Amino acid sequence: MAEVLVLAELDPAGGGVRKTTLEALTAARALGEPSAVVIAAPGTAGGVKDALAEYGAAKVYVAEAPEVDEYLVAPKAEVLAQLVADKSPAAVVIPSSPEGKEIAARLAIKTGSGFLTDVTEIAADGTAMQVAFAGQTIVHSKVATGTPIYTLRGNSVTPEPAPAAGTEESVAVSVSEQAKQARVVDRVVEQKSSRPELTEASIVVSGGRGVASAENFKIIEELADALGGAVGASRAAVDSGFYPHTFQVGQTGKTVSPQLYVAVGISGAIQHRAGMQTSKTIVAINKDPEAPIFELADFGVVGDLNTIVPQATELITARKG
Ligand SMILES: Cc1cc2nc3c(=O)[nH]c(=O)nc-3n(C[C@H](O)[C@H](O)[C@H](O)COP(=O)(O)OP(=O)(O)OC[C@H]3O[C@@H](n4cnc5c(N)ncnc54)[C@H](O)[C@@H]3O)c2cc1C
Repeated sequence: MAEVLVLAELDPAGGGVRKTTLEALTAARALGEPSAVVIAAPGTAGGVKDALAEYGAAKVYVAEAPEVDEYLVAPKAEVLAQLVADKSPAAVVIPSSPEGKEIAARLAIKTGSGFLTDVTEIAADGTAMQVAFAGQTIVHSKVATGTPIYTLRGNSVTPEPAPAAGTEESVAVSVSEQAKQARVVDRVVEQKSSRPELTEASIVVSGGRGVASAENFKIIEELADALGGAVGASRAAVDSGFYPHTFQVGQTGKTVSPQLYVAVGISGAIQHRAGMQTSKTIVAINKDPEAPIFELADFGVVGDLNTIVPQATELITARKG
């Protein structure tokens, strides 16, 4: 069976393999037999190998060296390019994070290959699906040159276990001086709330301008906590100072695709839809029955969010109890 390389994305805070990697391993199985690639500081692979094998990695290539951790992405792209040259895989699948996309772009140049970013589906014949123009257009494309390289958008594939051997193979790392031009001088781990990461959460509750104030965003947080979800915000809410920009969902914010998206006091502008319309189930709470978000919603509640949201939180909490 054709070998497909999957670059493992690891939690920088030491939390192991990110869910995006498990999604990439699952998607890669459509193309052939996945081999995970761990490019990290010495001593990293031991802690993540089992999770990679559980999600289908027949092999785990381990490229551990201080240089790949001490510099920005260039050394990782070099190591991956060496591996592509050695193994001639059928394809390379990389999670679509900012780092993943930069590695993919560098890899495409080094290997003279075509690459497709932010794909949401990969078919067995290599055709990939992308969502373009704020969700108005679905594009199907196929790489025609070199080794197809894909970056997979988070949450577009449900990770499914498929236990495989996970046979470890060491890769000799040699990094050129040219790749060592941007050194990492410090790493600060972001303070995390107990809520799941927005782009990985299976439930997201987002508030818009209708929430009316930063203080009132606590009702959005309480509903998210009752559901075990993450909090998001529209750009109008962010621009009004109700919630930090890192939580903005939409064209100029984050793209989410959870199982459940609850839009509270959000009108449903096209730029907001661009970041959430692939959510599996969409619930909208809005006092305006004509709000465009209702065109997209699977379930809608027309009314004042200040009444509905606390009631929903109370009922959900009571049912859980
Ligand atoms: C280039 C560009 C990029 C953009 N990128 C983004 C982006 O990434 N993300 C994004 O979200 N937007 C983005 N926008 C902005 C976008 O066009 C909208 O302006 C924005 O999404 C509106 O946010 P909103 O729905 O919260 O506010 P509004 O459009 O003002 O809607 C507020 C809604 O709340 C409802 N409401 C008010 N009070 C209550 C109440 N008490 N109870 C229930 N409902 C109530 C109203 O009926 C209304 O529907 C972008 C715009 C541009 C031009």
